[in-house]
Order: sequence, then structure tokens, then C-alpha cells
Amino acid sequence: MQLVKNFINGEFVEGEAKKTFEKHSPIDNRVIALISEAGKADVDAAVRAAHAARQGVWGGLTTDQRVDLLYGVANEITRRFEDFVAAEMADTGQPRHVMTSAFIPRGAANFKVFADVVKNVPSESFQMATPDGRGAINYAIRVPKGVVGVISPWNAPFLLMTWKVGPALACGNTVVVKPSEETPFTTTLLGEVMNTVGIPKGVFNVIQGFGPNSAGEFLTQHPLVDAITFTGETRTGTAIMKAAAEGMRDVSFELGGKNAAIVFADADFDAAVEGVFRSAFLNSGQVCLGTERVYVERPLFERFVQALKVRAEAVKFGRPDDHNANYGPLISAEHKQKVMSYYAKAVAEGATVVTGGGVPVMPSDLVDGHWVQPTIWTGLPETASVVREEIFGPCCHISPFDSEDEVVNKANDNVYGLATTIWTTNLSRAHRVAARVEVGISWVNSWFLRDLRTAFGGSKQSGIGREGGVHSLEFYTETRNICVKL
Ligand SMILES: NC(=O)c1ccc[n+]([C@@H]2O[C@H](COP(=O)([O-])OP(=O)(O)OC[C@H]3O[C@@H](n4cnc5c(N)ncnc54)[C@H](O)[C@@H]3O)[C@@H](O)[C@H]2O)c1
Ligand SMILES: O=C/C=C/C=C(\O)C(=O)O
Repeated sequence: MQLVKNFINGEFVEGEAKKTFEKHSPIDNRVIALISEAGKADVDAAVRAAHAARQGVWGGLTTDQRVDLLYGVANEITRRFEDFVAAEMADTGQPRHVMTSAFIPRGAANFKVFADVVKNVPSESFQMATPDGRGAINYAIRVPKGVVGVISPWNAPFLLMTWKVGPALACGNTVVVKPSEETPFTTTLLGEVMNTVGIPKGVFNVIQGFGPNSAGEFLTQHPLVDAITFTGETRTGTAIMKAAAEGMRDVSFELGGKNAAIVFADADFDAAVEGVFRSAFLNSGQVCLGTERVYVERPLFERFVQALKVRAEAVKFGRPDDHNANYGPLISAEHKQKVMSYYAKAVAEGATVVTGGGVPVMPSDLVDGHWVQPTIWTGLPETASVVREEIFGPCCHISPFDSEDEVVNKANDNVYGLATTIWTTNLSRAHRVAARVEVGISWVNSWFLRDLRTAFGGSKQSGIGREGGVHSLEFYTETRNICVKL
């Protein structure tokens, strides 16, 4: 059985206590690896290695030298593309095409884009008058924060982890990464890439384990961690923020969502159906930006519900590398249980189940996997649990609306505010509605179309701060102003 280790100071090491936990495959629940859990001493060793590397060789490199090394990381990820695809498929059980078209190429891009950003960003400068008439000049330099703790989730493990590690390293920080306990493989593989490329020891470290009373919590509590970037559930963010308050450490949070799709009657019908199908069901609905509430203008409502039903019923469940399949399982037995409990709750609250609501019939070798049917509900009030709470599964509720104000109010009536997708051919309305929905990202006639130079993050309880392009510099560096009297 494969033993997945921690990566500390350039070495793959077992946790000092020799404790392990099991990694189960999402497709059949078999144990496919043992993971070595990092204890307090291991987390301390990782953070100290990162601190020493920051003070030492990594801190001494020029921006150009760092940028060249990060380009090397991106190229090595591309060279080992198939290894990353295989590792991420094993971690998540999601179809190969999701890995090859989106999740793994994004990992490489996350290193290149931020190398370019730090290389090209200008610094601000202000000249000022002084009483003696000679003046002064102010200019700003950006310095790295130091050691950044990176805590990432399981739903798009490699994309979401590199989205943080790329800019953190580009800005000159060092990192200690705690991947989700559900998905240890690709982060570990990145350790091999770092060594191959010659990233100095201690710059990139990986500790494996859980959150509370485990590696995650030990990392957030470590006094030598200067900032914490986290993607995951809102209530985990609350716990991490409390830990970060000790020592006044900065945080950047990408959290939960309950995203609305808004389809106007003038939308390109086929594009809207396909777009909402993707936003609700890609990655088995386990995408933070995904749609769980759909609002359709009344004249289109019945036709839209029927078309989305047809699309949802056409998915083909199967192994990630099965060419005849295009749909994967949920990540874990625990998550399946959570999603199924919402399926039951929807029925108890009076939903009409348009399609799904249960588990698909699977062949005997896959029957123990975490398979769940894509599910569509109608007929619930806005107060129903499945319309208000993040489920993070392959499901959505569709309701009709009659006016622009009504749908904007409904979209905004939620504690979350991550993303929305709006479908209309009326451009004035598109701009107007996109600006009024209280979210970090509004897509019009599209969804999950990502330009990595743009600001990314959530409003309300969906996050704190923005990352992406120069916005990432706000978090991964500190601005130091230098005022020179002339
Ligand atoms: N806004 C975004 O960009 C975005 C992107 C992806 C996922 N998400 C959200 O992530 C969630 C799904 O991911 P998840 O279930 O892995 O989230 P989670 O919050 O359960 O776990 C995320 C990470 O935090 C760690 N963790 C848990 N408790 C901790 C603690 N007390 N201290 C330190 N670390 C701790 C976990 O081990 C894991 O590595 C959903 O809510 C989803 O919306 C948000
Ligand atoms: O599941 C969440 C996906 C989030 C995507 C990003 O963070 C990104 O595209 O940068």
C-alpha cells in the first residue's frame, strides 16, 4: 500500500508519531493509500524550514531568478501532466476530461501568470512639495509577508492549492501547505516537481492531516506563520480567523456559496440550458462557484425545467478514465451522507423532484462508491433549507420570476455572495443586473470563464479579500513606503 508522506525541507518524511490515516477512493470506497499524519512537531519543523528558507536563500534571490524558477515549475507540471492527471483522478474520482481541460492546466498556469505579474507590476511614486522648496519623493516597494500557511479543500485540489502557492512564491514568500485530508496526492507530487526544478529546500512544504486538533489547526496556531490563505467552508474560516487573531496574522478567505443563476426569457435558450447544466453539475456539483438556485423568467420556466431535466438525465456515471462515462462520484461517504440528507429534506419540505433524488444503479465493482444522481427540484419557497443552505452537491432548485427587481432581491437574499451567472441577450439589462447582484464574480452568458488577472473572491460570508492578478499582491506582500527628501 502506498504511504503518502509529508514534504518538509525538501525531504519526504513520515510524521514523527508514525500515525497514518486511510485515503478511500471515491469511485469504490477502497483504501488506496495510507497518509502519514503530521503532528505538532512535524508542523513545527515545516514552519521552521519555511522560515529559514525565507531568511536564507529564497530571500536572497532576485525577482528574475524567482520568476525563472517558477516558470520551471510550470513547465515541469506540464511535462508530468499525465502523472498529475492520474493523481487528481485518484484523489477525486472525477472524469479525465475535467482534469485535462481545466484542473491540471490551471495548476501550471497559476505559476506562470503570477511570475508574470510580479515581473511586470509597476510601483507607485508620489512627489511632494516641502517648505524649503526642494521637495521629496515617495516610492513604494513590496516585500514578502514571510511564511504563508496555505489550507486548501478537496473539490479542485490542485487548482485551488496552486492558485495560492503560485502567487505566494512569486512574491518571495515561503509556504507550508495543508491539503485536504481527502485529497493528498497532487500536493505531494508538487514536492517532487519542486526538487526536480531546484526550488531551494524549505520554500515549499506539505503537511498532511485534518483540521481541528491536527495539522491544520497546528499550522494556524504557529507563531512563525505570518499570514494564512484558506479556501473551504465558512465555519472553518471562522475557526481559522480566531487562530489568526493571535499575533495579528493576515487572512485571505475563499468560502462557501449558494450561487444563483438568472435566466431571462430573452436568453439564448440552448446556451442557457447548457451553461446552467455545467454550473449546477460540473464536478458533480462540487464547485464553489456552482449554481444551486436557478431563477427562470416565467414564460420560459416550464420549457427550461424540462430541458435541464433531459440534460441531467443524460449523464453517464463511470470511472474517470472510462471513455463512455462523463460523470463522477462525490468525494467521500461523509459528503454523500450530507448531500443525501438534503435530498430527503427537500422532499420533507414539499419539493417536486423533477429528476434524481437518489443514487444511480452502478455495476458491482463500483457499487460502494459515493455516487449520487443529479437532482432538480421545483415548488419550494425561498425559505426552504435546500434553497438557503450550501449543499455542495449535484442539485439545484428552479423557481420562476416575473420582474428584474424581484429576481435581484431573491438572488441577494442569502448570507453568501460568491458568484452568479446571468443569461440574457439584452446587454443593458445584463450590465445592470450583474452590477446589482451582491457577489464577487458575475458571469454573463457564461460561467467559470477565468482570466487569472481579474479579482477573485466572495462578498458577504463567501470570503475576505480578493486574489488574482495584482490583487494577489495585496495579500502576499506588504507595501513599504520610502520617503526621500531631495
Ligand atoms: N470560495 C471559493 O473560492 C471556494 C473554492 C472551493 C471550495 N470552497 C468551499 O469549500 C468547501 C468544501 O471544501 P471542504 O469541505 O474541504 O472545506 P473544509 O472547510 O471542511 O476544509 C478545508 C480545509 O480546511 C482544513 N480545516 C478544517 N478545519 C480546520 C481548522 N479548524 N483549522 C485549520 N484547518 C482546518 C481541512 O482539513 C481542509 O484542508 C465548500 O464550502 C466550498 O464552497 C470555496
Ligand atoms: O471550486 C471552486 C473553484 C474555484 C476556482 C478558483 O478559485 C479559480 O478559478 O481560481
